[in-house]
Amino acid sequence: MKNRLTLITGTPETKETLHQQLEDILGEYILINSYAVDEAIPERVSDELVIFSSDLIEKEASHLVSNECKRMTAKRTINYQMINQLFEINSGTKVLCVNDAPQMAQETIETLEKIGMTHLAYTPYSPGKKAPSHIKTAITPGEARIVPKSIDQVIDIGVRLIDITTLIAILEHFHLKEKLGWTISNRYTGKIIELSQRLAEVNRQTKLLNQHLQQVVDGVNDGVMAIDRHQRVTVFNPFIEEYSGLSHVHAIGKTLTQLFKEPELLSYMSSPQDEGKYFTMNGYNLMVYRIQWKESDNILFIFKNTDETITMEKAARKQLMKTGYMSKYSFEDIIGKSPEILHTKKIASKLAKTELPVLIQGESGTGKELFAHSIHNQSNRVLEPFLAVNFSALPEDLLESELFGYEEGAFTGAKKGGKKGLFEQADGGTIFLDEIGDSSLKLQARLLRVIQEMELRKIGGTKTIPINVRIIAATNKDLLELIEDGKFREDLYHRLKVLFLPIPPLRKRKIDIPLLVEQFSIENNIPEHKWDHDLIETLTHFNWYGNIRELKNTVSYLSIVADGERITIHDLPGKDYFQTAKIEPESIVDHQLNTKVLTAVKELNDSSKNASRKKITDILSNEGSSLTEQQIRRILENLKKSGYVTIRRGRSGTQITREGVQYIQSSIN
Ligand SMILES: Nc1ncnc2c1ncn2[C@@H]1O[C@H](COP(=O)(O)OP(=O)(O)OP(=O)(O)O)[C@@H](O)[C@H]1O
Repeated sequence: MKNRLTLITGTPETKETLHQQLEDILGEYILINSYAVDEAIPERVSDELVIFSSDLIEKEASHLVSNECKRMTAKRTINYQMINQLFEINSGTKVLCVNDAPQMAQETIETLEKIGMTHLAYTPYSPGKKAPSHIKTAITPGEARIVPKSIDQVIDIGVRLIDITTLIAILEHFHLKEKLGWTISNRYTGKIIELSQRLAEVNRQTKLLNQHLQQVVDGVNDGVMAIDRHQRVTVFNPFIEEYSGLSHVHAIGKTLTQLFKEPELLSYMSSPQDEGKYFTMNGYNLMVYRIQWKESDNILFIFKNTDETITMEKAARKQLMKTGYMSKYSFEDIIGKSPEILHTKKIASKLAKTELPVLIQGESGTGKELFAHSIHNQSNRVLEPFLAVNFSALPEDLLESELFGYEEGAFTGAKKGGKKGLFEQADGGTIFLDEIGDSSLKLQARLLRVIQEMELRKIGGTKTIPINVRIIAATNKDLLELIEDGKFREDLYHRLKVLFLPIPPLRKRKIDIPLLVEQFSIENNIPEHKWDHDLIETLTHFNWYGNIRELKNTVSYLSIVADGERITIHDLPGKDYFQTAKIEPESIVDHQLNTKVLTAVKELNDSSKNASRKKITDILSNEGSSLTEQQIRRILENLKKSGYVTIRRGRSGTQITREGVQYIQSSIN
């Protein structure tokens, strides 16, 4: 007669699995009956040996088992074949370990840890307990139905199996150990060896990865430190060793308060921060950043040496300098203490911080290019290229290919392989369009398209290339006048003049002249004592229609020609050397128009009426002349420049001056 054994489990699932396990191993020699407490159990179980699947089940079903039976509570272990899935979970992940009773959940965790599954952070869970909402992965040995709803990923490692010691105890009970023990334990250890090999491989991989990460962290040019959820240091690279004066051997495993004494630094490191903060540590100027990830309790600190950052920026600028595409001046190079120049510099440095186009307007030699460089220098694009193109210096076709580039074979003489245009080369940086008033209408149309679309097509090309360039344009011409004359596109004007920077002429800020002379003397190696006081006075009162460039050239001239002890007014070049006020010779037509407009202004002034452009237009049209209001505006502007009228806003409007009255009288005579 065959030996008999009864297995009693809690759920039918456990019954199925354990029955199958026993059947596979012992079925040939032992008849196995199985019951689940959750299903029906006979009133009296009287097989020779009764195996309970756990202590709990033993307590629950013990009264149903006859006293003559031998009882055994199975020791259970993880089903090794199902364990592979756990290796897929990232190391350090928090997981819920779900089982139907607190003790069972705890037991499962202990078993998992015992077999080496220590890469996960387990929290026990059984029904009736509140599941922590931040844990999104659950592991359960066959109890998936009781996993809480807050879990996103359930890993069922299957019903725990009866372990080898219990199997051997069963064999012993039926005196089968001699016969079967060897085969069974072999089969069993085979599985364990397979698992340990797998674990060893995973450990080896983890070790390699850690080594690699350590090399990466050590190679980073900043101080890197990390702490774990217990606030203990886990990473401490060589740079932070240098800044803090602590060795990593000493630092690893310590808390922040054990390592750092500075209260402000400790308080910064202990609370969530959006921005970095500046600290000095052992003479190092450091910017400290705190980085914390939502899903992890680890916190990373980066310590950046600000002195090195500045050195790196300098190196980057050096590289740019080599390419020649770099801004050479900054606001400090713009000399002057007059309220006019200080105000202009203040406005310009505000404009620098935006990404918008700027139009700089000023007479020739006032320093427009200097301002363009300085704006780029103070912008966020400072480490990117700055390219300047002068529209008065090159012929139209050449300008077009310089600006937009061309494809190979676009025209005869085109370089092999084509050419990148300045817009493309300035990508990420700034392009300075100098003397934009001198650009042709054809070029303006093309420029407008590029500025509007922020993409360009090379000459002879079909592809559009996106560009990211800030535009600064400069002009010494009155673009509005050019628009009226049909020489400049109004739409382009509005695109360029999003921000506007007028530069005052030197004659409007004469107190800057001695300072500029001093600077240019240094540049020309003229010792200060050589300057005659009267000469400085003369230079300061001169009108300098050629502005700073003219003053600079004059100082250079003096440095060469003056060979006496002192430089005096006698060393100055003749009158023809200097630029004069720009009063264009008046044509007969202009003279007639000027006289007409001045007469109308006088008539309105004499009758105490407001001499507005509209009233002047009306008077002239009554006299049969067909001038538009725009044309009258221009004539009035010229008359103002020549000192024949003054123009004020509001009620006083345009007033004829004494010189204006003389002008009318001279034309009558
Ligand atoms: N405030 C200043 N301080 C020192 N140097 C200046 C200043 N303004 C202009 N300069 C010098 O004067 C010269 C002319 O300046 P810049 O070329 O910038 O003038 P610009 O207005 O662009 O002239 P243009 O309209 O003729 O192109 C340059 O050598 C510049 O370095």
